[in-house]
Amino acid sequence: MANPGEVVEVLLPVALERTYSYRVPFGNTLMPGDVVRVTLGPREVVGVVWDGDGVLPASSNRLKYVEERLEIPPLGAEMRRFIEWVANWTLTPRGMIMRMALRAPELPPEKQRLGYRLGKHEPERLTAARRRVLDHLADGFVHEKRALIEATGVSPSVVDGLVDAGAVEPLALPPEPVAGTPDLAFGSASLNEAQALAAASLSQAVAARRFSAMLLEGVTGSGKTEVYFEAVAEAVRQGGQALIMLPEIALTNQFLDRFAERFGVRPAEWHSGISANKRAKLWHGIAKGEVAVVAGARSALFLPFVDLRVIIVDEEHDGSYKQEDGPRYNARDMAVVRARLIDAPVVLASATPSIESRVNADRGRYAHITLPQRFGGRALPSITTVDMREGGPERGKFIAPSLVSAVKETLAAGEQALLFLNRRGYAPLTLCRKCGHRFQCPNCTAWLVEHRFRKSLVCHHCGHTAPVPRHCPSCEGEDTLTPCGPGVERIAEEVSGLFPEAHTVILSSDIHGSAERLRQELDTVAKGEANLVIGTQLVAKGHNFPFLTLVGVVDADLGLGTGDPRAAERTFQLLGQVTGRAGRGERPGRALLQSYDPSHPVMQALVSGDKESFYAREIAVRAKAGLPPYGRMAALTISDEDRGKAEGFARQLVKSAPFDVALRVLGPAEAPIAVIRGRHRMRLILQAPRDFALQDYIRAWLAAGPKVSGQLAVDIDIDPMNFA
Ligand SMILES: Nc1ncnc2c1ncn2[C@@H]1O[C@H](COP(=O)(O)OP(=O)(O)OP(=O)(O)O)[C@@H](O)[C@H]1O
Ligand SMILES: [Zn+2]
Repeated sequence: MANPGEVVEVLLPVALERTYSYRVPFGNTLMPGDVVRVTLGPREVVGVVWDGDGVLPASSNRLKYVEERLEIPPLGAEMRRFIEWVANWTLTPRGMIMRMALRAPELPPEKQRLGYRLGKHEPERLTAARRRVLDHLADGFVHEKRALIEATGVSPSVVDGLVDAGAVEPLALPPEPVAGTPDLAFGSASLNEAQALAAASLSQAVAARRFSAMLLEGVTGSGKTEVYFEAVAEAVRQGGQALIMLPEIALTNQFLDRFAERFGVRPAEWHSGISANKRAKLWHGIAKGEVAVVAGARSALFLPFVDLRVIIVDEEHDGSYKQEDGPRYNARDMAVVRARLIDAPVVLASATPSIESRVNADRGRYAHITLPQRFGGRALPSITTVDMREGGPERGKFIAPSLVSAVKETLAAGEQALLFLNRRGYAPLTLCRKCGHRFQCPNCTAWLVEHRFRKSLVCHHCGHTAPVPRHCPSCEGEDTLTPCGPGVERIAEEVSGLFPEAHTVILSSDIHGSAERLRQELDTVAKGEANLVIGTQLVAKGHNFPFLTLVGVVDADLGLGTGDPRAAERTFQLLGQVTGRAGRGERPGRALLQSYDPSHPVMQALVSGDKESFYAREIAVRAKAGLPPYGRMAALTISDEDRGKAEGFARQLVKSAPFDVALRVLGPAEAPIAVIRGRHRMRLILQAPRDFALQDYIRAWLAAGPKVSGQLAVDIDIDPMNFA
């Protein structure tokens, strides 16, 4: 504890490693973790008193005082250690990580809620409106003002008049709780034997109150959610908190409803779609231990839980857990770190785990809990390939005849079909038939994607938008522009010609405008109101569409051959997930994969259902090549508006790399997308053995390397997932 006049170290949300010294103001004491307002040069900033020895620096007589301590729950020691850990791992200045943990604005003033109940006096004058209010209050309960007015349809002045007459009594209500309290006995699930066993392991781990990591691997539709709900229940039973992380949480009404079926209330939600006010209230509620269960996106990992007893990472293999801008962290890996720091279990759930997690399970570092069967005796979908070299559609079409008949049969049987293509827009490339002109983004090395709904050409990297011209800008040809290749909008067009009677919906992140609209569309699919669904990867994730019996993958080869070391793994996961949407209800499901390479190991693994040999192969490839998790990787991207500067810096950097036999530096090479937003990008890839202290190496290297100046930037990505 630091007393008035003494010095504290304060970590500020700036991109510098150091802390700043301030004096404790009179009448105050400060502790590490306290949130304070200080001045930094001309600015006022909010920072956190950090752990430090508080030794007076030489220039201490000129130190400024802390302006004030904010009425915000302090960041606990565990949270501060977690921040240090993430900063250290991702090579990000600590203050920038701390900023993520303080993303709650100050608490808005609580609006006073007014309630009313029946008063002691009969009013002298009794109008119909007054009568309605009194009747409504006759139950003897307290009613909130807004609810009372809504239910009776009277104007507020009617109620005020009754108050003046003493017929209605006003009283102040306590503030509304920010999240409901889960009721553990509300809807306990009857688990099958495998589920019950798995749930018991998870609950025991929670009860043990020690760190452990568990891989919950269950086939699609096996009921992993029901199982991990029991771990959540155990945490809440003990009076603790639970965090459930989900990709695309903003889209999953269904998940929230299932939670409510089990626990009587929806969990608190944490993602970018939640209003600032609500977020502030939640942040405080979580810091005070009043919020028991949070379901959130990756940023929920930085919430100030005070008694977190379990972390669940659903769809743990999902690429969206990796944050690709700002601090590049993998929320799944950092969830394991946070669990270790707080000595609590973490559950990684997936039907198609990441190779990393599978290897950890094989090595015995993670417990491996499996659900080998679908719930309720349902079968996994039968999967076949459509060989596009022989059985493909006519030119300019994308759905093969055999898939067309399968859709026809499905619709005729009153069931639902899904056509999956992981590409937004109408066409990924537009060119001029006459002169060959291609539409490229002026800021990026990327083609412009045509979006017919929005009537524009869009760059998917920088957002640049241009109208679709009538004439070719190069040869002035009229009506010579041709779309090349399909996006979901083009598939929708083809489908409307083939199945004009079908009730079709397109599910793509750019079409519906808001997450709320998209949620509604997903609900219509779940209810079976739409019978033909065309969607990008956002339909693949975790949804339960009980009427869906056919999944057609328009381009199963799409993710392969990208040069990404995880291409096979990712394609297997994505296709495993999307085909796993079929046959989850009463009727059995099937899936057709359109491919130009049906003998590819990924297609073979999906068709045969032999997941184990796929993993064995993929793990062997990684081990042989020293790729993660058998080796470590980092990617450095050097970018500048001036290509020469970026390249020169990258070359100098490579020259200055301290020699180490264990480390390989590949590059510099131009990044696959050589220019983004007008910045030229050079890439270095570092490969090292598993036990190599990669971060320490990079830190020392960059500190001694060429000086970064001007608008040149060096972006560090530890464990890169995205090589574009
Ligand atoms: N014990 C149970 N009692 C009743 N219904 C269950 C039970 N377990 C699972 N279900 C139902 O089975 C379906 C599939 O469950 P769930 O969505 O949890 O599967 P999953 O393993 O998460 O699948 P995926 O990996 O495909 O998302 C859901 O409709 C769920 O309500
Ligand atoms: Zn662009």
